Amino acid sequence: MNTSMVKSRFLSNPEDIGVVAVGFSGGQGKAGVDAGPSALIEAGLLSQLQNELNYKLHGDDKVNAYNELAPKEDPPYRNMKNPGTASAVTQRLSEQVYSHAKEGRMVLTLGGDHSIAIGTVAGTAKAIRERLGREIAVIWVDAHADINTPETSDSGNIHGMPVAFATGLAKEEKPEYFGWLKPENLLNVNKLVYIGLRDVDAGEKRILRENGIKAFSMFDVDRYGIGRVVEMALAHIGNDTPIHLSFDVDALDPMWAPGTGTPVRGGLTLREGDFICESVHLTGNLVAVDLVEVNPSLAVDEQAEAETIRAGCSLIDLEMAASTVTGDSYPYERRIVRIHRYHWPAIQLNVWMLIMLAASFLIIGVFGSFIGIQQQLNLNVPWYFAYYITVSGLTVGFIILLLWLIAQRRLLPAIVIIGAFVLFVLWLVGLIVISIELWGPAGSVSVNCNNLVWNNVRHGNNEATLAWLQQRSICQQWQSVFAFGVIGTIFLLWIIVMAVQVFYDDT
Ligand SMILES: NC(=[NH2+])NCCC[C@H](N)C(=O)O
Repeated sequence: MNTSMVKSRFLSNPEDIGVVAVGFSGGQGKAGVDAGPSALIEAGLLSQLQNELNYKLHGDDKVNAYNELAPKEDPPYRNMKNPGTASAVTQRLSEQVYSHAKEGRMVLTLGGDHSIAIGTVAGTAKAIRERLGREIAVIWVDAHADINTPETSDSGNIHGMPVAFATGLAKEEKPEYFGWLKPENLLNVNKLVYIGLRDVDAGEKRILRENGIKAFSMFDVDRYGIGRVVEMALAHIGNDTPIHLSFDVDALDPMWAPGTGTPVRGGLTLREGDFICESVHLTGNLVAVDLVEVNPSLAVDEQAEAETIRAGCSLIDLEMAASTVTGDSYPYERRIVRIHRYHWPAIQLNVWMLIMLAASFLIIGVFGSFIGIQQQLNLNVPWYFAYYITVSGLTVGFIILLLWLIAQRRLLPAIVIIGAFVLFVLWLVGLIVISIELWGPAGSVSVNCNNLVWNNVRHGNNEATLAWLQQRSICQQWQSVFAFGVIGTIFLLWIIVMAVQVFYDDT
């Protein structure tokens, strides 16, 4: 039993971690990031997981160099540097990650530059789709958005492009240049959220905006505090989604992690980075973690190098077991459920509202005029005229309420089900009453109509014909009230069914 007190929702073997160590640096120009995994392992990262946190580790204990995968010649393609090597390595990596994730264990990938996330996300996405029939979400913690397409990238470095390939925003047919990515490998852009951004290229900003991608920059961390930012990020993803966390160590301020290829000042404190990892761990939804861009050789001295490695180890430890002493599971859950989004079929909902409005107003109009006629004839007004007018008025009020809720983005199926059920009962009573009036022994409007109108047709320019025409119109109005009474009752049943479907649909 590992020491984490959090119950995992999506791992069938939560005691197990599949480890993949990726000594790859071809996604960018600086040597040394391929030595990241061995530095982390030598610092005791894996033995800590095994001995202190009691996880069972799987996978190779040596670092993969993938040298055998590099093509002899690897000229730039579509502006990408080392495209053939990066494609072959990430493809192989995706298979490794997939084979662990398919077993229902957590996958921990140590990089390597961030281009390797093309492989890790592809592997997790495919395995979770197959194993659970779900889409994964990715929390990308990074100073950079890494969402350049080959065409928008200034540097041509693939470590600035992994998100574009992982989401399918960058496409390529050729299998030797990432064409091996299939729909089952891809991440839905709606399930992507960034934390820590502070160095985003102009082309990337456009891509983020055009695709409505959720991003929390350092500005947001300052404005809201890390607690609220993580809360909002998790709420965006939703509580029922497996999470893949891709952590670029350059998200941390260079003060804490100087040993990285593209440091940007003004980053997360180590404590804020740790907090992200702990919070994600406490959701119980974590299925995979990448830790990338640890480049020991770029630290100015040994102390800076040790600092970076220690930061990396701290992040992973807290990812696998949060430091909370009480073991309280994540307190955000309740809020996340409240923010759950329902997907109503827009056309059906609009048709429903239009027809219900038509039915209600028709009944109000007809019975309103019947009341006028009764009064004119000095006859007393039967109660059910007023009853049906009231019920129709309530229905119009209900539809106005729905429109208001839609504008507020708060149209909850429960409200619709309860309201529609009450109205359904009222409409059904009205329908039964007018059916009795139409055909019942006491009222029998239909007998009168047959005798006075349908079997007694009058012609000619005289008062009797005028009276007959008036009679006929009353009979026709009765018929239309009955028809719309039936339609209204059936439509109320329909919207209850629709609301139940919306409630259970969680795509
Ligand atoms: N994973 C990283 N460190 N990425 C840095 C990317 C920098 C820059 N946006 C580029 O496209 O080249």
